[in-house]
Amino acid sequence: MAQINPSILSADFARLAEEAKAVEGADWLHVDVMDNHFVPNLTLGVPVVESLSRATDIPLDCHLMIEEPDRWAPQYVEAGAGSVTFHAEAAAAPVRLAREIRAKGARAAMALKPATPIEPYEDLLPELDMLLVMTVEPGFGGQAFLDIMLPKIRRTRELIARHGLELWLQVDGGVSAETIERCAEAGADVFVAGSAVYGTDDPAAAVRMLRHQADEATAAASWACRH
Ligand SMILES: O=C(CO)[C@H](O)[C@H](O)COP(=O)(O)O
Ligand SMILES: [Co+2]
Repeated sequence: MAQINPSILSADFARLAEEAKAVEGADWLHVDVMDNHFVPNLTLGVPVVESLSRATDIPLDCHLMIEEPDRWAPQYVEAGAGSVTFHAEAAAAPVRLAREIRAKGARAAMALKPATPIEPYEDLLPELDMLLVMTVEPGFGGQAFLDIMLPKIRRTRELIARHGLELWLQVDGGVSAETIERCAEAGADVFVAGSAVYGTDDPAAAVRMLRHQADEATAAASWACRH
């Protein structure tokens, strides 16, 4: 079944515990950590993740858009994150970092900005639990989905299948009722949605609707039949 991870970037930061409750039934809560260096925006850090992990039963999927993830990512695991994603463009030693995240008890994931190809990282895939293909330029919520990323999603799914891996393939940025089916058909199975969930009157219903759409599209997709 498709996993839907609402992004709290589009939530009210003064009411994060309530905003987490508003998406009960979501698979993970996506937490965008930005440092105003790797991306031109600033959000939250370790103490907020620590408090949020105590305030909700939904596991936290921390997307680190920061420099020096080798230094910071382990602290997010200690703060209670169930999954920690570092960017390929920022990590100094991605294999060592992925192993450290896993050794500390979280799922290890790596993200690719739109201009970063997947091919140079093929050998790294067995070290990861999830690969994130960004479908907008990281930094801000509410941007338009980049259709041009669909071939990269397809190629990544092919590589995962070729290596016989159980790796999850996440998409993040502009995922909505209009775009989620295209992502699922291309091979994504974990979907981050910020504005398409928190920008509605009923965020929990939006999660259910997006999951239904993704499941239908996956069932019709050739990559899932071969899986
Ligand atoms: O990582 C991100 C931005 O860098 C966010 O997770 C993403 O943009 C979610 O917001 P939306 O669904 O509104 O695009
Ligand atoms: Co994100």
